Amino acid sequence: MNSQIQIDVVNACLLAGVLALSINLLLGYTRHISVAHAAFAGVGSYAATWISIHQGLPFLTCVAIGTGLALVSGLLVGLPSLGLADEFLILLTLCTGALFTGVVTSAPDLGGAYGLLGIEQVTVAGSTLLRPSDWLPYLILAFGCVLAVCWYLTRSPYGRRLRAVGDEPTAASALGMPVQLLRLQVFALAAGLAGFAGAISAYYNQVTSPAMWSFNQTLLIIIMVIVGGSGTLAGPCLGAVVITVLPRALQFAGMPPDRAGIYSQIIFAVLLIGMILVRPGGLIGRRPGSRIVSNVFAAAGTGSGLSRSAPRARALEVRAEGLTKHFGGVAALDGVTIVLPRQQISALVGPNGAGKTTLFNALTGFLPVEGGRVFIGDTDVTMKSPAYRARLGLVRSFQDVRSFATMSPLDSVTVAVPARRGSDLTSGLLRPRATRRGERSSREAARYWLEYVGVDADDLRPTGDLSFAEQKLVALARTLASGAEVLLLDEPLSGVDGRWVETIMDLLERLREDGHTICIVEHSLHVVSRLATQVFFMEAGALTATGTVEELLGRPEFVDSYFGAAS
Ligand SMILES: Nc1ncnc2c1ncn2[C@@H]1O[C@H](COP(=O)(O)OP(=O)(O)OP(=O)(O)O)[C@@H](O)[C@H]1O
Repeated sequence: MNSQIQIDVVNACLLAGVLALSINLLLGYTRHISVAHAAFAGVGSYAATWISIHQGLPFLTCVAIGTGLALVSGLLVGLPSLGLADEFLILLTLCTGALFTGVVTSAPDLGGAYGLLGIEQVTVAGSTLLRPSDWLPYLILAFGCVLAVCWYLTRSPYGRRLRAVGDEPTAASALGMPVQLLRLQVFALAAGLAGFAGAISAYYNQVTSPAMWSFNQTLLIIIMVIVGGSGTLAGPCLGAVVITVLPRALQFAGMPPDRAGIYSQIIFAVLLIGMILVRPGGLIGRRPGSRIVSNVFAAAGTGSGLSRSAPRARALEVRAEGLTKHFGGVAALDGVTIVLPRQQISALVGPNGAGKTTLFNALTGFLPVEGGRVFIGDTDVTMKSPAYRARLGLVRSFQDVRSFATMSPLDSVTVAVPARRGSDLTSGLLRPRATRRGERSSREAARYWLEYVGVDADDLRPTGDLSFAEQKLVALARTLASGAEVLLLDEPLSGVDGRWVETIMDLLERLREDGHTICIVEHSLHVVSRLATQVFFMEAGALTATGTVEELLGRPEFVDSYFGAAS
């Protein structure tokens, strides 16, 4: 076989690798999907080609403009997609891809279905890049640059936040992370990197056409990531090689190109279904029980967290006035007014459907209310997001724990430490020393809180592999690491096996002694009477009684009505 043909295959793998790495930022990290990825590459490709032909600008300028336009397109599509459910995001990006194909096929200036030819040849140091072997070092360089960007993004404190958003967006938001902003940044960045690959590909192939950037191409890029293993760097690269080489290998084996194309499609489909069923993590994906490598800035951040002194929480007041919320005809909150007793443990109890979780959701901003106001200290936060309220010190936990399942306990807690230098998109690159310092103190804080709750900070298993009780403790540690002063804990003991119950109750008492304000939703009379100094009874969306445990336990009708069998 001609060596130029072999090198051409290598070059195609490198370009496909860039596309796979870029969409992997979405699929593997923030875990949202775009089926317009090839269209973003097409924007870069068409833009670079058109500018080169009509303006005669040099190669690097055209590539930069193509990349920039793809990035802006990503922003434009990403903005309206914020907060959309996955199925609508798929529909939106599907329409974006169809729109792109429609526009480039119908615009007379863009060459119709045949595409655009005539882009200038690239000349480097006086010699023109004509053969695949001429291109090889530059494509390796381009691939290396994108790999370095993705490596930095995914191994930095910023990348850890992306992983948290991908694992559990609601929990990330409850801890104060700007989930939608992070998603938008990554969506635009992935589109920009795709545009970069598209622009270079136009120069390399000397053509760009609608077929090169169709929905089928997006599907192939997604298959590369799923087959190789999303959420890793090696996985998408391996997937790119497999998917690029296979159809060419069939041709080299003597199969006519049209039949090789059809057989490849069948093989890809079988491969995709097989991987999803048998090895959903991909060829190089994380296996259950595997240990996690921490991020690149973490080396300087080891050591005991216990060198810190126990932080004393402020006596932050949280109060709500006249909260109302209806679901259809059901009044889930019916004019609830409540002041959480400061630096005490209070309990919210009541029968199923009384409105306890709804009240937690309303206080923390996960549910917009129809009436009433919520205050943290003197600040009216009624219209503020959960992340904003978390940054003021009000954080909730969830009944179903919502772990950052793919991250180690230490990373799960470190990511919750309020943003320090290096946790935004660029500062890890521009200010690596400050990032390392920020990382060191974040990790010390995380170690402190893990030791506080009694979880081994050096356990490198993914949090999702820990026992349920340990996951609850890690969730508590991350809540504390976020700087929470007021903790709303939704059934902190539910699902926890007996031997952990006392441990968690001791821990909650210790937190109260350290000045935290805690409100728990709890069904167990034993737990409430041991922990709570004040009990709020809820029924049908209203607070019907408030008092100390002793006062209310002295009234048998409450014991019967609210604790019933649970007691
Ligand atoms: N998203 C929703 N859509 C429709 N109805 C809802 C929704 N969330 C809560 N409700 C209804 O609002 C009422 C209060 O529910 P909520 O979950 O707050 O009660 P709860 O006291 O926390 O119950 P439990 O102890 O079972 O968790 C119930 O009637 C419930 O069915």
